Amino acid sequence: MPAGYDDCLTARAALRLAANVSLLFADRPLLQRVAAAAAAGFTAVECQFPYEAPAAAWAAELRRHGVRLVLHNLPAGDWAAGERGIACHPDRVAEFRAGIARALDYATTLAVPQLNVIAGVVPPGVARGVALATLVDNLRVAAEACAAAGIGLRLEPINSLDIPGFLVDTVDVALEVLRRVDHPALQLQFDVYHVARMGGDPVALWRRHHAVVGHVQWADAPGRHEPLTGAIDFAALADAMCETGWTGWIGAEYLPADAASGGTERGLGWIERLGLHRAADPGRAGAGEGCKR
Ligand SMILES: O=C(O)C(=O)[C@@H](O)CO
Ligand SMILES: [Mg+2]
Repeated sequence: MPAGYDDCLTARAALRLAANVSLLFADRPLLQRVAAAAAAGFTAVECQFPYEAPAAAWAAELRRHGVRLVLHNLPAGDWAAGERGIACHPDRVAEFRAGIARALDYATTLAVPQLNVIAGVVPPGVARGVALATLVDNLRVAAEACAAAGIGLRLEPINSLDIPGFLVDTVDVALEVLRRVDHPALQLQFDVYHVARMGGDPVALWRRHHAVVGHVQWADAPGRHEPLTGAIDFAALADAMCETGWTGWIGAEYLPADAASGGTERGLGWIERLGLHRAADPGRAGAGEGCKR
């Protein structure tokens, strides 16, 4: 007998969510967002850049609230000044490589299982091929250092509508880089929002490439708000993830539609509407079960 709607919900319940505390709960200082995520029911968080607080302060806060930090980025240049990654910048190689050590210091202290690299915008006057070669060399070094620490490395395509000139703006470009680096520690960060903004079909691309995905993030498109506020079919995507046996993390990385105080909490209803859970509990039944609608 084919599985029905209830079976889909059972399978989806095994998907593991992490709250991205760079975008969620953003009406309070960064470290206090761990408590806010825990109060909202999350047991895992991710953070774009944890570096404004010492790793020891993060460790204390995570321990206090029983929360895991499951991903953060390598340093990516001067974000506040508008930089969006330096990994493809030929004149910033020393800075990128110093950032590997800094990120690994946080990740090892905080038992973070994976780090993400922001490739960057092709700098003016630099040929695209040179930027790509720089990125590949930097990723080889980063992947080797991460592997030695037992940590995974991720490369995230980011749409070039929001960040014009971003080098790795599609899954295809990211896959080309992965092939050239050819290191088992390096996998794709599949951010559903960026995929959709570049015109990709998230469900089709997931089915084609899930085997090389190490981390998922999502927001709806085009507004980058909560799932179920835009055009992406999150139910179909969640079911595709279940069918393909996805057991990794899904970072809820979106701009709450109601950004005013309490906006994050008020907007979390999509989790239950999709049959997901805020607390990550790998013991829940259903992981990897087939689900045909
Ligand atoms: O923008 C995203 O998407 C991210 O995941 C960030 O970490 C980088 O901007
Ligand atoms: Mg992302």
